[in-house]
Amino acid sequence: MSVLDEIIDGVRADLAERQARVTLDELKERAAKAPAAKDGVAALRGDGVKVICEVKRSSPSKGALAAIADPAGLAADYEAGGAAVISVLTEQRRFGGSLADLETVRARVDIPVLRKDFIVTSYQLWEARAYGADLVLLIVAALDQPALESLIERAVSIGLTPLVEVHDEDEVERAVDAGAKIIGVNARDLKTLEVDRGTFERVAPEIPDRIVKVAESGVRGPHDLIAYANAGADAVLVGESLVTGRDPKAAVADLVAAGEHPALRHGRS
Ligand SMILES: O=P(O)(O)OC[C@@H](O)[C@@H](O)c1c[nH]c2ccccc12
Repeated sequence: MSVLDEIIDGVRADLAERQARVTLDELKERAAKAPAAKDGVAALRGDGVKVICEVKRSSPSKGALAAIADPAGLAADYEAGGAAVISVLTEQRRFGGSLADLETVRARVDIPVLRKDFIVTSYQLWEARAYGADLVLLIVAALDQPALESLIERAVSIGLTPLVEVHDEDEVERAVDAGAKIIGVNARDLKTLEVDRGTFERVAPEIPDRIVKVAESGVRGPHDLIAYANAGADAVLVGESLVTGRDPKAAVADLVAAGEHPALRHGRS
């Protein structure tokens, strides 16, 4: 069994427990009262390389990264540093996240918020919207094609923008066929947890120009952002280096400044 399969088993068990407590109708009522969803595609387009900053306490590969007693305060620092989007891990067992983290972050920042989890049913999309998310991660490797297509369609109908995650060329084709408008290339293989920073450069040429391209994982600082940008990234998604650093706001500002440098070959504006 791969790491991804193990994570999803845990996600399904936790999900069953929440579904027994909160009905879909209750979630839908809560979603109806949530502030209108912000446009995730617009937030990631435009001049310069956009920076998506992640609230992440731990990971299956590294274990505990940071306690993050105040996730909303961290998100506010990210926003003040110039982040375009905040990513909030809500998976509990391996990443130490929760829907409460999503809710508190949403209440603090004005920029779009991404629910980062292992989404396998539309119930989780309703949860995302009910707790204030604007974008949701959908991982191609975790879904068969009919499930991927229906979750993208459902997410859009709820007002959510899907960020569709791939790791190789075949998954790009599946994401494009399913109607993705934003594709994230994860440098980390979720089946083995290994990071290969060359993944984006290899896979990105298969992504059509009209689709927003996000390079995920392994960004240690401006140098890695510049490499991803030169390979065609419109945005980067950064977690570990921000939560383990001393000054997240300054670290984000450095990334944003690097991404705005005029010498950067940046595909789209
Ligand atoms: O901490 P890093 O190496 O900066 O990576 C962030 C993000 O890309 C990573 O957390 C991630 C990418 N895809 C995921 C899917 C599920 C959980 C986590 C992830």
